Amino acid sequence: MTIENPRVLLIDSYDSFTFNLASLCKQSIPNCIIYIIKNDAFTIPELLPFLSFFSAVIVGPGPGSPENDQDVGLIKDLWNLPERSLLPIFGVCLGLQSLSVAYGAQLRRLEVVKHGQISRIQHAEDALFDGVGMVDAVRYHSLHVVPVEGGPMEELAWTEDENGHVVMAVKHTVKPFWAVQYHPESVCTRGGGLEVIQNFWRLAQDWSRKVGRQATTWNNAVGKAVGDPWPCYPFPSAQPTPSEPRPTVTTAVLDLPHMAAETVCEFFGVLDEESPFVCLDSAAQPGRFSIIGSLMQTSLQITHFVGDAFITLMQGRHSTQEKLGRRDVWTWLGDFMARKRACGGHQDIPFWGGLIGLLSYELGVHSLNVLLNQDHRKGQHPDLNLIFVERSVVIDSTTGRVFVQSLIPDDSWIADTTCTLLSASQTSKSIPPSGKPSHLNPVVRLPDKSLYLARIHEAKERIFAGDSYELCLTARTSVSFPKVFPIFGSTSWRRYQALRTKNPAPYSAYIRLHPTTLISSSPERFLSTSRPPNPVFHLRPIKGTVRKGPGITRAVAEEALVGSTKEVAENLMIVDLIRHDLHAIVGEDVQVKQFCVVEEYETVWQLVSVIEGRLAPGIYGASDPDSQLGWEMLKRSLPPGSMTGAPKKRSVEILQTLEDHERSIYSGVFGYWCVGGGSDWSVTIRSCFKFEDSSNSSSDMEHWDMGAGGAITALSNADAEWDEMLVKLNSVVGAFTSCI
Ligand SMILES: C=C(O[C@@H]1C=C(C(=O)O)C=C[C@H]1O)C(=O)O
Ligand SMILES: NC(=O)CC[C@H](N)C(=O)O
Repeated sequence: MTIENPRVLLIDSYDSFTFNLASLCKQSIPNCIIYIIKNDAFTIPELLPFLSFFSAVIVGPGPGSPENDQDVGLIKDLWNLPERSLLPIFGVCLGLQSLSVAYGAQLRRLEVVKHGQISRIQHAEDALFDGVGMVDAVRYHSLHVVPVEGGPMEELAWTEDENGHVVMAVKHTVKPFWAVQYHPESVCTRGGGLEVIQNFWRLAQDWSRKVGRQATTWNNAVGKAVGDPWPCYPFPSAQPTPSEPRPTVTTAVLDLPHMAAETVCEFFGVLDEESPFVCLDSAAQPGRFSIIGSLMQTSLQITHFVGDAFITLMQGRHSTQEKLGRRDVWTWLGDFMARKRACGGHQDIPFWGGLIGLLSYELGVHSLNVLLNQDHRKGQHPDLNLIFVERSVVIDSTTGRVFVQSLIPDDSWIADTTCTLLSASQTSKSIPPSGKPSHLNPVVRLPDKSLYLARIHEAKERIFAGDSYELCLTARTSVSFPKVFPIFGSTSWRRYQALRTKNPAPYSAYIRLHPTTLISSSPERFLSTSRPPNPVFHLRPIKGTVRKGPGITRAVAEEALVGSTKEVAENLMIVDLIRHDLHAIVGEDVQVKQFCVVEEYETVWQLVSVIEGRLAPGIYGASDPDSQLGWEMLKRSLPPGSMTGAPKKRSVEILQTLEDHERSIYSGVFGYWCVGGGSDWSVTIRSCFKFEDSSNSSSDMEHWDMGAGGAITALSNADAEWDEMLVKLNSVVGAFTSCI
């Protein structure tokens, strides 16, 4: 008889750290194979025939209430399985609440809600906590249960806090059901994670042995119904690796320590407002490389609107549409970049040529399968706007080297550009004059303060009800100026220079891709992927902001950020969310490289964490997933967790009801996808954008939009959140006018 690997069915109540739990199970249950289903994918009668194939079920956490059928789906019926279908079940948070309520417990709201906070847990040394000493566990809950006395649920662990006595673990005294209220899979849980799942597995095996239960031999029909095991990724149209040799990148390397990105931009025609232009500008640490495209009439611009069944391709004035057919836009992009793969670029730089541009927040919302709020949706401007860059200059601010490179064979442009840059560096070493804040009396339209405060209260109410742990609430501001004559040159470029001077940032950018112009001073990297083979996925979420000012030294900022339960909780929740996004694709190897470190920026101190994921070798079999997988990673992790809150899907749905505008470019991402296979995307914050369309071209005023906001948690103070929003806004608006 062959012994099969244990199969565990994990029930996902919509993206509440589910993949973190999957990873913890994988570490705790030797050789297990994990299948994940949504809680509404089946009804219990539909699921029953499949349960015998599994050794155990894990019921994950989730937003909402165990008393709301839509929140728990099939979970509520798991606790009354017919005797012949009974199997060991372990519940987490919503799972514990659902189990307890099924056996008569009262469900109550916590007086003091706990999200992303650590509590000391006491336990009764039951077998579930065998060998477990002290437990410091992360909690994510607004609700809690009070089991009925003398009922079948036995309390195994608890905590004492401002709420009094709160149940933290239970077991059914007869059936093989165990559950914890805290989150064993959180990165900051100590003591009650791995060990408790290991104990559950031991108890589950003991119970199965005792009752003579053995999982039925696997059968492919079950696999068809429940899907592939985690981690899985379909390659809908993975292209075979091209048989012809890949084109080679040609590069000239110059030693020009004083060459400024702005100088190169001006050589490449940034002042011609009519032409497209892209510059990803590392204007401050930890940014290192600045990437400037030298675009041509024939450069291919790719645009797409959410919901459209086609992609638009433009070369100069010539435009065509290509149907997506059965592909989605991400697969289309993956196929496109697979055809463009090149080799031989300089190994010291991350970009050799490729796509540069921006992706809207709504593109990410659509990828989450959340319906866009049609009342706000204008949909007039592309949600995806990228240009294929064949000629570029990369400046390495650390070594002072400048790389002039082209994807076009025998391109004389390299020699010409090298000469131009060399002579420019000899004649003038100075940076072109920076733009100054406008004296044209801009009109600034701030969000309505009382409405914003009311929205914060609504957000908190949703949090208290258990629907979200954290909501990144934002609002839109607009700035308008009288239009100036072209004689003053490109106004948007001068505005960018003013912003760069006022708020130099690691992920600054000037991107002009008709009809959108983005000027950015973003401090936040979203997702970078190193060049294959063995790509490393790297994310740097920011949560926690303190305004810089007299007396606000690093020590003061650290006290206000690292020393604050509220700020660390905000950051931790996003770290756990991003771990979940990464685990979804890469499988187990996700590490928090930096947790809650204070970093200094021009106008603010920020609390920053760093998370990295690596693909296990051969995880996706023999296919060459490089280009497809990178886009899939982007698709599955947008919108950036730091701009949504957690759990992501429910939080995005709530935010759609709390915000008055589509976010558009704000809260999306901008960056590049290199022909060498690497990519780097930043979060579009501390940025503003304008659209060159009928509304902007027909009036005498030039309009810029920008967004700003912050994480709302149960601990938020509405006035302080309003001030924090203004601090972020000022880092941008202050470049145009005196501060608001
Ligand atoms: C929402 C913004 O920033 C986000 C929210 C932050 C916070 O709540 O501290 C910090 C960085 C960003 O992830 C913004 O800049 O508009
Ligand atoms: N993390 C969870 O599963 C939360 C459960 C429930 N929504 C609560 O807030 O209490």
